[in-house]
Amino acid sequence: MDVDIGNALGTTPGLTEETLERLDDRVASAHERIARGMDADEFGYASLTLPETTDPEAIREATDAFETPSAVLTVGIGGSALGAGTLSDALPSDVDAYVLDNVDPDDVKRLLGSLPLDDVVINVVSRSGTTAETLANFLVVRDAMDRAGVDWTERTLVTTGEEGNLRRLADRHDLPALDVPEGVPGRFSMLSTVGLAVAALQGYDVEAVLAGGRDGMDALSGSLFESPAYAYGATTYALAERGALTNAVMPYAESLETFAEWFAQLWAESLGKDGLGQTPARALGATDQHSQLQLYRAGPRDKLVTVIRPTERAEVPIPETDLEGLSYLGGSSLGDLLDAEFDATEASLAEAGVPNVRIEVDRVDERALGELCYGMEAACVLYGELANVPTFTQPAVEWGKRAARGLLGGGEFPEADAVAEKRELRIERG
Ligand SMILES: O=P(O)(O)OC[C@H]1O[C@](O)(CO)[C@@H](O)[C@@H]1O
Repeated sequence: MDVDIGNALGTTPGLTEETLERLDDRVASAHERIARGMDADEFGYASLTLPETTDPEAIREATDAFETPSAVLTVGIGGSALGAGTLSDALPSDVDAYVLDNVDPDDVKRLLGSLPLDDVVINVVSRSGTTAETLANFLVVRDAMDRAGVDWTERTLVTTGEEGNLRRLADRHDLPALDVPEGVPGRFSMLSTVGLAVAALQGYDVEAVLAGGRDGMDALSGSLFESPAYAYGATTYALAERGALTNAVMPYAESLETFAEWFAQLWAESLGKDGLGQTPARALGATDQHSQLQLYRAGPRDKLVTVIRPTERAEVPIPETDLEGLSYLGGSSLGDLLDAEFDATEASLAEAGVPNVRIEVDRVDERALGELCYGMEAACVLYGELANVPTFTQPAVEWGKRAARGLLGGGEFPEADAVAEKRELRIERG
Protein backbone atom coordinates (compact mmCIF):
# COMPACT_ATOMS: atom_id res chain seq x y z
CA MET A 1 0.00 0.00 0.00
CA ASP A 2 1.43 3.39 -0.97
CA VAL A 3 0.07 6.74 0.20
CA ASP A 4 0.71 10.03 -1.58
CA ILE A 5 -0.13 13.11 0.50
CA GLY A 6 1.27 15.68 -1.95
CA ASN A 7 -2.18 17.02 -2.81
CA ALA A 8 -2.84 17.92 0.82
CA LEU A 9 -0.16 20.61 0.75
CA GLY A 10 -1.12 24.21 -0.07
CA THR A 11 -4.82 23.39 -0.44
CA THR A 12 -7.82 24.79 1.45
CA PRO A 13 -7.88 23.45 4.07
CA GLY A 14 -4.30 22.40 3.64
CA LEU A 15 -0.98 21.54 5.20
CA THR A 16 2.63 22.62 4.80
CA GLU A 17 5.84 20.63 5.00
CA GLU A 18 6.50 22.46 8.30
CA THR A 19 3.11 21.35 9.66
CA LEU A 20 3.97 17.76 8.85
CA GLU A 21 7.46 18.05 10.34
CA ARG A 22 6.03 19.43 13.59
CA LEU A 23 3.30 16.80 13.60
CA ASP A 24 5.88 14.04 13.12
CA ASP A 25 7.12 14.52 16.68
CA ARG A 26 3.59 13.79 17.92
CA VAL A 27 3.38 10.81 15.58
CA ALA A 28 6.53 9.39 17.17
CA SER A 29 5.03 9.65 20.69
CA ALA A 30 1.70 8.26 19.49
CA HIS A 31 3.49 5.31 17.88
CA GLU A 32 5.27 4.58 21.16
CA ARG A 33 1.89 4.51 22.91
CA ILE A 34 0.45 2.27 20.20
CA ALA A 35 3.45 -0.06 20.32
CA ARG A 36 3.14 -0.35 24.12
CA GLY A 37 -0.55 -1.16 23.76
CA MET A 38 0.21 -3.81 21.13
CA ASP A 39 2.96 -5.37 23.26
CA ALA A 40 0.67 -5.50 26.28
CA ASP A 41 -2.29 -6.79 24.27
CA GLU A 42 -4.32 -3.85 25.62
CA PHE A 43 -8.00 -3.48 24.77
CA GLY A 44 -8.26 -2.03 21.27
CA TYR A 45 -4.52 -1.97 20.57
CA ALA A 46 -4.74 -5.79 20.39
CA SER A 47 -6.44 -5.20 17.02
CA LEU A 48 -3.08 -4.27 15.54
CA THR A 49 -1.48 -7.60 16.47
CA LEU A 50 -4.14 -9.76 14.78
CA PRO A 51 -1.86 -10.61 11.82
CA GLU A 52 0.21 -12.54 14.37
CA THR A 53 -2.42 -13.69 16.87
CA THR A 54 -5.09 -14.94 14.43
CA ASP A 55 -4.79 -18.72 13.97
CA PRO A 56 -5.72 -19.70 10.39
CA GLU A 57 -5.69 -23.36 11.46
CA ALA A 58 -8.52 -22.78 13.95
CA ILE A 59 -10.52 -21.07 11.23
CA ARG A 60 -9.97 -23.94 8.80
CA GLU A 61 -10.81 -26.53 11.45
CA ALA A 62 -14.21 -24.90 12.01
CA THR A 63 -15.00 -24.30 8.35
CA ASP A 64 -13.79 -27.71 7.16
CA ALA A 65 -16.79 -29.06 9.07
CA PHE A 66 -18.80 -27.96 6.04
CA GLU A 67 -18.52 -29.61 2.64
CA THR A 68 -17.92 -26.84 0.07
CA PRO A 69 -21.30 -25.11 0.09
CA SER A 70 -22.68 -23.29 -2.92
CA ALA A 71 -23.37 -20.29 -0.72
CA VAL A 72 -22.56 -18.72 2.62
CA LEU A 73 -24.90 -16.35 4.39
CA THR A 74 -23.38 -14.07 7.03
CA VAL A 75 -25.89 -13.00 9.67
CA GLY A 76 -24.25 -10.14 11.57
CA ILE A 77 -24.09 -6.37 11.58
CA GLY A 78 -21.43 -3.64 11.60
CA GLY A 79 -17.94 -5.00 12.17
CA SER A 80 -19.38 -8.50 12.47
CA ALA A 81 -20.33 -8.45 8.80
CA LEU A 82 -18.39 -5.73 6.96
CA GLY A 83 -14.92 -7.27 7.19
CA ALA A 84 -16.07 -10.52 5.62
CA GLY A 85 -18.13 -8.55 3.09
CA THR A 86 -15.08 -6.51 2.08
CA LEU A 87 -13.26 -9.69 1.05
CA SER A 88 -16.29 -11.40 -0.52
CA ASP A 89 -17.18 -8.38 -2.64
CA ALA A 90 -13.60 -7.82 -3.75
CA LEU A 91 -12.50 -11.33 -4.73
CA PRO A 92 -13.90 -13.97 -7.09
CA SER A 93 -15.20 -17.24 -5.65
CA ASP A 94 -17.30 -20.24 -6.72
CA VAL A 95 -19.12 -19.91 -3.40
CA ASP A 96 -21.74 -17.15 -3.44
CA ALA A 97 -21.66 -14.87 -0.41
CA TYR A 98 -24.71 -13.12 1.01
CA VAL A 99 -25.03 -10.84 4.02
CA LEU A 100 -28.03 -10.14 6.21
CA ASP A 101 -26.97 -7.05 8.17
CA ASN A 102 -30.31 -5.31 8.30
CA VAL A 103 -33.87 -6.22 9.34
CA ASP A 104 -35.72 -5.08 6.26
CA PRO A 105 -38.50 -7.67 5.91
CA ASP A 106 -38.81 -7.21 2.15
CA ASP A 107 -35.07 -7.80 1.72
CA VAL A 108 -35.05 -10.79 4.09
CA LYS A 109 -38.05 -12.39 2.34
CA ARG A 110 -36.49 -11.85 -1.07
CA LEU A 111 -33.17 -13.34 0.04
CA LEU A 112 -34.67 -16.35 1.79
CA GLY A 113 -36.75 -16.99 -1.31
CA SER A 114 -33.63 -17.26 -3.43
CA LEU A 115 -31.13 -18.98 -1.09
CA PRO A 116 -30.33 -22.70 -1.57
CA LEU A 117 -31.28 -23.42 2.05
CA ASP A 118 -30.06 -27.02 1.79
CA ASP A 119 -26.64 -25.98 0.48
CA VAL A 120 -25.83 -22.79 2.36
CA VAL A 121 -23.68 -22.28 5.44
CA ILE A 122 -25.15 -19.82 7.93
CA ASN A 123 -22.26 -17.82 9.38
CA VAL A 124 -23.83 -16.11 12.40
CA VAL A 125 -21.49 -13.59 14.03
CA SER A 126 -21.97 -11.50 17.11
CA ARG A 127 -19.37 -10.63 19.73
CA SER A 128 -22.02 -9.79 22.35
CA GLY A 129 -24.63 -12.32 21.29
CA THR A 130 -27.28 -9.72 22.14
CA THR A 131 -27.48 -7.60 18.97
CA ALA A 132 -31.19 -7.47 18.17
CA GLU A 133 -30.86 -7.33 14.40
CA THR A 134 -28.47 -10.29 14.24
CA LEU A 135 -30.42 -12.50 16.62
CA ALA A 136 -33.78 -11.63 15.03
CA ASN A 137 -32.45 -12.43 11.57
CA PHE A 138 -30.90 -15.67 12.80
CA LEU A 139 -34.23 -16.78 14.31
CA VAL A 140 -35.99 -16.01 11.01
CA VAL A 141 -33.35 -17.85 8.94
CA ARG A 142 -33.43 -20.84 11.30
CA ASP A 143 -37.21 -20.99 11.07
CA ALA A 144 -37.05 -20.84 7.28
CA MET A 145 -34.63 -23.78 7.27
CA ASP A 146 -36.88 -25.73 9.64
CA ARG A 147 -39.85 -25.13 7.36
CA ALA A 148 -37.76 -26.21 4.37
CA GLY A 149 -36.95 -29.44 6.19
CA VAL A 150 -33.26 -28.51 6.45
CA ASP A 151 -31.40 -29.30 9.68
CA TRP A 152 -29.98 -25.87 10.52
CA THR A 153 -27.64 -27.39 13.13
CA GLU A 154 -25.82 -29.12 10.28
CA ARG A 155 -25.36 -25.85 8.40
CA THR A 156 -24.54 -23.22 11.04
CA LEU A 157 -21.17 -21.79 12.07
CA VAL A 158 -21.11 -19.52 15.12
CA THR A 159 -18.53 -16.81 15.82
CA THR A 160 -19.09 -15.15 19.17
CA GLY A 161 -17.74 -14.22 22.59
CA GLU A 162 -17.11 -16.56 25.52
CA GLU A 163 -20.65 -16.07 26.83
CA GLY A 164 -24.05 -15.01 25.57
CA ASN A 165 -26.92 -16.39 23.52
CA LEU A 166 -24.88 -17.58 20.57
CA ARG A 167 -22.29 -19.31 22.75
CA ARG A 168 -25.07 -21.12 24.62
CA LEU A 169 -26.73 -22.04 21.31
CA ALA A 170 -23.45 -23.45 19.96
CA ASP A 171 -22.86 -25.43 23.15
CA ARG A 172 -26.42 -26.76 23.26
CA HIS A 173 -26.40 -27.93 19.66
CA ASP A 174 -22.68 -28.74 19.47
CA LEU A 175 -22.24 -26.31 16.56
CA PRO A 176 -18.83 -25.49 15.06
CA ALA A 177 -17.87 -22.29 16.88
CA LEU A 178 -15.09 -19.74 16.58
CA ASP A 179 -14.05 -17.27 19.26
CA VAL A 180 -14.06 -13.54 18.57
CA PRO A 181 -10.65 -12.16 19.56
CA GLU A 182 -10.37 -10.66 23.03
CA GLY A 183 -9.94 -6.89 23.19
CA VAL A 184 -10.78 -6.26 19.53
CA PRO A 185 -13.79 -4.05 18.72
CA GLY A 186 -15.88 -5.41 15.82
CA ARG A 187 -14.82 -2.71 13.37
CA PHE A 188 -11.18 -3.75 13.88
CA SER A 189 -11.82 -7.50 13.56
CA MET A 190 -11.51 -8.08 9.81
CA LEU A 191 -8.13 -9.83 10.25
CA SER A 192 -9.58 -12.31 12.73
CA THR A 193 -12.07 -15.19 12.87
CA VAL A 194 -14.80 -12.56 12.41
CA GLY A 195 -13.64 -11.52 8.96
CA LEU A 196 -11.83 -14.64 7.79
CA ALA A 197 -14.24 -17.55 8.35
CA VAL A 198 -16.19 -16.59 5.23
CA ALA A 199 -12.91 -16.16 3.36
CA ALA A 200 -12.02 -19.75 4.23
CA LEU A 201 -15.46 -20.99 3.15
CA GLN A 202 -15.10 -19.12 -0.14
CA GLY A 203 -11.70 -20.68 -0.79
CA TYR A 204 -9.66 -17.51 -0.38
CA ASP A 205 -6.03 -17.66 0.78
CA VAL A 206 -6.47 -16.72 4.46
CA GLU A 207 -2.73 -16.85 5.08
CA ALA A 208 -2.23 -14.29 2.30
CA VAL A 209 -4.73 -11.91 3.90
CA LEU A 210 -2.83 -12.22 7.19
CA ALA A 211 0.50 -11.80 5.37
CA GLY A 212 -0.83 -8.53 3.99
CA GLY A 213 -1.74 -7.52 7.54
CA ARG A 214 1.82 -8.32 8.59
CA ASP A 215 3.12 -6.18 5.71
CA GLY A 216 1.11 -3.32 7.21
CA MET A 217 2.32 -4.10 10.71
CA ASP A 218 5.95 -4.20 9.60
CA ALA A 219 5.53 -0.82 7.91
CA LEU A 220 4.58 0.94 11.16
CA SER A 221 7.36 3.20 12.39
CA GLY A 222 7.80 6.28 14.53
CA SER A 223 7.52 8.62 11.56
CA LEU A 224 4.72 9.53 9.19
CA PHE A 225 7.36 9.94 6.50
CA GLU A 226 8.25 6.24 6.74
CA SER A 227 4.84 4.67 7.32
CA PRO A 228 2.02 4.92 4.72
CA ALA A 229 -0.64 4.14 7.34
CA TYR A 230 0.62 6.83 9.70
CA ALA A 231 0.99 9.29 6.80
CA TYR A 232 -2.71 8.77 6.10
CA GLY A 233 -3.77 8.98 9.74
CA ALA A 234 -1.69 12.09 10.47
CA THR A 235 -2.73 13.88 7.27
CA THR A 236 -6.45 13.23 7.71
CA TYR A 237 -6.20 14.30 11.37
CA ALA A 238 -4.32 17.51 10.54
CA LEU A 239 -6.77 18.36 7.77
CA ALA A 240 -9.70 17.78 10.14
CA GLU A 241 -8.05 20.12 12.62
CA ARG A 242 -8.09 22.73 9.83
CA GLY A 243 -11.72 22.19 8.84
CA ALA A 244 -11.83 19.07 6.65
CA LEU A 245 -14.63 17.46 8.65
CA THR A 246 -15.66 15.14 5.82
CA ASN A 247 -13.47 12.48 4.25
CA ALA A 248 -14.94 11.33 0.92
CA VAL A 249 -13.51 7.89 0.24
CA MET A 250 -13.60 7.24 -3.50
CA PRO A 251 -12.17 3.93 -4.68
CA TYR A 252 -11.66 3.64 -8.44
CA ALA A 253 -12.55 -0.06 -8.36
CA GLU A 254 -16.00 -1.65 -8.03
CA SER A 255 -14.29 -4.39 -6.02
CA LEU A 256 -13.52 -1.85 -3.25
CA GLU A 257 -17.03 -0.46 -2.81
CA THR A 258 -17.74 -2.57 0.26
CA PHE A 259 -14.28 -1.70 1.60
CA ALA A 260 -15.49 1.95 1.63
CA GLU A 261 -18.52 0.86 3.68
CA TRP A 262 -16.21 -1.01 6.09
CA PHE A 263 -13.97 2.09 6.29
CA ALA A 264 -17.00 4.28 7.08
CA GLN A 265 -17.79 2.29 10.22
CA LEU A 266 -14.13 2.15 11.25
CA TRP A 267 -13.67 5.92 10.88
CA ALA A 268 -17.04 7.12 12.21
CA GLU A 269 -17.44 4.75 15.17
CA SER A 270 -13.79 5.18 16.27
CA LEU A 271 -13.29 8.93 15.83
CA GLY A 272 -16.77 10.45 16.33
CA LYS A 273 -16.33 11.34 20.01
CA ASP A 274 -16.58 14.48 22.22
CA GLY A 275 -17.86 16.62 19.35
CA LEU A 276 -14.86 15.66 17.21
CA GLY A 277 -14.45 13.36 14.22
CA GLN A 278 -14.42 13.29 10.44
CA THR A 279 -17.51 12.14 8.53
CA PRO A 280 -16.68 9.35 6.04
CA ALA A 281 -18.61 9.92 2.81
CA ARG A 282 -18.71 7.01 0.38
CA ALA A 283 -18.18 7.59 -3.31
CA LEU A 284 -17.05 5.46 -6.26
CA GLY A 285 -14.85 6.39 -9.19
CA ALA A 286 -15.49 6.99 -12.02
CA THR A 287 -19.25 6.92 -11.37
CA ASP A 288 -19.30 9.76 -8.85
CA GLN A 289 -17.49 12.07 -11.24
CA HIS A 290 -20.96 12.37 -12.73
CA SER A 291 -22.47 13.04 -9.33
CA GLN A 292 -20.76 14.05 -6.09
CA LEU A 293 -17.61 15.48 -7.67
CA GLN A 294 -19.52 18.72 -8.33
CA LEU A 295 -19.86 19.20 -4.57
CA TYR A 296 -16.32 18.04 -3.80
CA ARG A 297 -14.77 20.56 -6.22
CA ALA A 298 -17.17 23.50 -5.94
CA GLY A 299 -18.88 23.07 -2.58
CA PRO A 300 -17.85 24.09 0.93
CA ARG A 301 -14.13 23.80 1.80
CA ASP A 302 -14.89 21.35 4.57
CA LYS A 303 -13.58 18.06 3.18
CA LEU A 304 -10.79 16.00 1.79
CA VAL A 305 -11.14 13.30 -0.84
CA THR A 306 -9.33 9.97 -0.54
CA VAL A 307 -8.88 8.39 -3.95
CA ILE A 308 -7.87 4.73 -4.05
CA ARG A 309 -6.87 2.48 -6.95
CA PRO A 310 -5.14 -0.75 -7.82
CA THR A 311 -2.31 -0.14 -10.30
CA GLU A 312 -2.97 -3.48 -12.02
CA ARG A 313 -6.34 -3.97 -13.71
CA ALA A 314 -8.01 -6.49 -16.02
CA GLU A 315 -7.42 -5.81 -19.71
CA VAL A 316 -10.60 -4.85 -21.59
CA PRO A 317 -9.79 -3.14 -24.90
CA ILE A 318 -12.17 -0.55 -26.34
CA PRO A 319 -12.89 -1.38 -29.99
CA GLU A 320 -12.10 1.17 -32.68
CA THR A 321 -15.07 3.41 -33.38
CA ASP A 322 -16.17 6.13 -35.76
CA LEU A 323 -18.66 7.48 -33.21
CA GLU A 324 -18.49 11.23 -33.54
CA GLY A 325 -16.07 12.78 -31.08
CA LEU A 326 -15.31 9.41 -29.47
CA SER A 327 -12.82 7.92 -31.91
CA TYR A 328 -10.05 8.71 -29.39
CA LEU A 329 -11.42 5.88 -27.20
CA GLY A 330 -10.89 3.23 -29.86
CA GLY A 331 -7.77 1.16 -29.35
CA SER A 332 -7.55 2.27 -25.75
CA SER A 333 -8.88 0.17 -22.85
CA LEU A 334 -11.38 0.54 -20.01
CA GLY A 335 -8.49 0.43 -17.53
CA ASP A 336 -6.71 3.24 -19.38
CA LEU A 337 -9.94 5.25 -19.34
CA LEU A 338 -10.54 4.63 -15.62
CA ASP A 339 -6.94 5.56 -14.77
CA ALA A 340 -7.12 8.70 -16.89
CA GLU A 341 -10.28 9.66 -15.02
CA PHE A 342 -8.59 8.94 -11.70
CA ASP A 343 -5.67 11.21 -12.61
CA ALA A 344 -8.03 13.86 -13.95
CA THR A 345 -10.16 13.86 -10.79
CA GLU A 346 -7.08 14.18 -8.60
CA ALA A 347 -5.82 17.09 -10.72
CA SER A 348 -9.25 18.71 -10.85
CA LEU A 349 -9.47 18.71 -7.04
CA ALA A 350 -5.89 19.94 -6.67
CA GLU A 351 -6.44 22.72 -9.22
CA ALA A 352 -9.46 23.85 -7.21
CA GLY A 353 -7.39 23.69 -4.01
CA VAL A 354 -9.37 20.78 -2.53
CA PRO A 355 -7.14 18.47 -0.46
CA ASN A 356 -6.96 14.91 -1.69
CA VAL A 357 -4.87 11.88 -0.73
CA ARG A 358 -3.97 8.99 -3.04
CA ILE A 359 -3.82 5.39 -1.83
CA GLU A 360 -2.54 2.77 -4.28
CA VAL A 361 -2.38 -1.00 -4.00
CA ASP A 362 -0.67 -3.20 -6.61
CA ARG A 363 -3.81 -5.24 -7.29
CA VAL A 364 -7.01 -6.33 -5.52
CA ASP A 365 -6.00 -9.67 -4.06
CA GLU A 366 -5.92 -11.24 -0.58
CA ARG A 367 -2.55 -9.84 0.41
CA ALA A 368 -3.27 -6.31 -0.81
CA LEU A 369 -6.64 -6.27 0.94
CA GLY A 370 -5.07 -7.48 4.17
CA GLU A 371 -2.48 -4.69 4.01
CA LEU A 372 -5.02 -2.04 3.00
CA CYS A 373 -7.43 -2.85 5.84
CA TYR A 374 -4.61 -3.16 8.35
CA GLY A 375 -3.24 0.17 7.16
CA MET A 376 -6.58 1.93 7.59
CA GLU A 377 -6.97 0.44 11.07
CA ALA A 378 -3.49 1.68 12.05
CA ALA A 379 -4.23 5.09 10.50
CA CYS A 380 -7.44 5.24 12.55
CA VAL A 381 -5.67 4.32 15.77
CA LEU A 382 -3.03 6.97 15.15
CA TYR A 383 -5.68 9.60 14.36
CA GLY A 384 -7.43 8.69 17.62
CA GLU A 385 -4.19 9.11 19.58
CA LEU A 386 -3.49 12.50 17.98
CA ALA A 387 -7.09 13.65 18.54
CA ASN A 388 -6.99 12.24 22.07
CA VAL A 389 -10.35 10.46 21.73
CA PRO A 390 -11.36 7.01 23.07
CA THR A 391 -10.93 5.21 19.72
CA PHE A 392 -12.10 1.77 20.77
CA THR A 393 -15.48 2.40 22.40
CA GLN A 394 -18.85 3.42 20.93
CA PRO A 395 -21.13 4.59 23.76
CA ALA A 396 -23.21 6.87 21.54
CA VAL A 397 -24.82 3.92 19.74
CA GLU A 398 -26.36 2.60 22.96
CA TRP A 399 -29.11 5.22 23.45
CA GLY A 400 -30.98 4.19 20.29
CA LYS A 401 -30.65 0.51 21.13
CA ARG A 402 -32.30 1.09 24.52
CA ALA A 403 -35.07 3.18 22.94
CA ALA A 404 -35.83 0.49 20.34
CA ARG A 405 -35.79 -2.23 22.98
CA GLY A 406 -38.19 -0.27 25.17
CA LEU A 407 -40.54 0.33 22.24
CA LEU A 408 -40.65 -3.44 21.67
CA GLY A 409 -41.43 -4.18 25.31
CA GLY A 410 -37.92 -5.39 26.08
CA GLY A 411 -37.78 -3.48 29.35
CA GLU A 412 -38.37 -0.10 30.92
CA PHE A 413 -36.10 2.42 29.17
CA PRO A 414 -36.56 6.19 29.53
CA GLU A 415 -35.16 6.51 26.04
CA ALA A 416 -38.32 4.86 24.73
CA ASP A 417 -40.43 7.44 26.53
CA ALA A 418 -38.48 10.16 24.78
CA VAL A 419 -39.64 8.76 21.43
CA ALA A 420 -43.22 9.61 22.34
CA GLU A 421 -42.23 13.22 22.95
CA LYS A 422 -41.26 13.77 19.30
CA ARG A 423 -42.01 17.31 18.10
CA GLU A 424 -44.38 17.00 15.12
CA LEU A 425 -44.89 19.32 12.17
CA ARG A 426 -46.45 17.07 9.54
CA ILE A 427 -46.70 18.42 5.97
CA GLU A 428 -49.29 16.38 4.10
CA ARG A 429 -50.34 16.33 0.48
CA GLY A 430 -53.14 18.84 -0.04
O1 LIG B 1 -20.74 -8.23 17.19
P1 LIG B 1 -21.90 -7.59 17.90
O2 LIG B 1 -21.77 -7.61 19.38
O3 LIG B 1 -23.20 -8.16 17.42
O4 LIG B 1 -21.88 -6.02 17.49
C1 LIG B 1 -22.11 -5.68 16.15
C2 LIG B 1 -21.81 -4.21 15.96
O5 LIG B 1 -22.60 -3.41 16.86
C3 LIG B 1 -21.76 -2.47 17.51
O6 LIG B 1 -21.40 -3.00 18.78
C4 LIG B 1 -22.47 -1.14 17.69
O7 LIG B 1 -23.74 -1.36 18.23
C5 LIG B 1 -20.55 -2.35 16.63
O8 LIG B 1 -19.46 -1.77 17.28
C6 LIG B 1 -20.36 -3.79 16.24
O9 LIG B 1 -19.52 -3.94 15.12
